[in-house]
Amino acid sequence: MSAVNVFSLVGPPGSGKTTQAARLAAAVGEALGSPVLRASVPALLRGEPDITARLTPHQRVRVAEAREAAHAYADRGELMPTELDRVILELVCRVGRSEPVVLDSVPRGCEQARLLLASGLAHTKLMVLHLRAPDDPFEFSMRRQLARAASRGEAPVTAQHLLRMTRKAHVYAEQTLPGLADIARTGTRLADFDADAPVDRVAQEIREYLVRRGALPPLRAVASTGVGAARQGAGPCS
Ligand SMILES: Nc1ncnc2c1ncn2[C@@H]1O[C@H](COP(=O)(O)OP(=O)(O)O)[C@@H](O)[C@H]1O
Repeated sequence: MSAVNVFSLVGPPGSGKTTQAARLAAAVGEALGSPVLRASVPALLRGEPDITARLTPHQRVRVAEAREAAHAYADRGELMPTELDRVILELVCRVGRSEPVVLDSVPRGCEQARLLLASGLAHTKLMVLHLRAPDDPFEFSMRRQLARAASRGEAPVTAQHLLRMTRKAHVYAEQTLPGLADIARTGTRLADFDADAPVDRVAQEIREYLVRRGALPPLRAVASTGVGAARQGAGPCS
């Protein structure tokens, strides 16, 4: 399979990546009549069976070696070790030859963007779908993360939790956006979607975009709404 079949959702923490990844995996699976692998660094770390089953023995060892440090980074809301992104990208390069893949939060920073571009996926098989904050990405991310904590019964949040949310929101502004700017400059397919639109609308706009770009077959009886394609301002990776 040489057409686009790797879809990566990126955006600020709380922007709806996990929500949309589930929708997109279902839509892609239905449209292409194929099971879809959902992959992310946290899922790799959790040892999700779908992912673990596809790892080589050597990749399992590398994940195990990175696990302790990764948990400490995640607790602080910092980017996890790049080694885990390497494993994910190796996996996707191999699996993506035959199966559709939905990636969650790849790339999250400049180093990850460089790895992604070096992987060879970018010009052939990949589409990056960016859930863009409508206004200030930091404020938007904090609002959404706090709402998510409340919906999980975690309110009031602890100081440590609040610090983690804050760091994650900073990582997006300071590392993810510059990484995306680097990716956009290479001509990789990258589109922005309004993360503040209702969940169904975001899902529909993503699907319509993928149909327009030929990554999915035409939908039946779906109203055309267009895609917000404005790029969020971001400087390059330094
Ligand atoms: N379009 C949306 N509008 C309003 N709330 C949303 C939307 N998408 C997701 N959410 C909610 O925002 C929170 C974060 O969503 P999630 O998918 O976990 O984000 P991410 O994976 O980007 O961190 C969840 O409580 C989710 O239900």
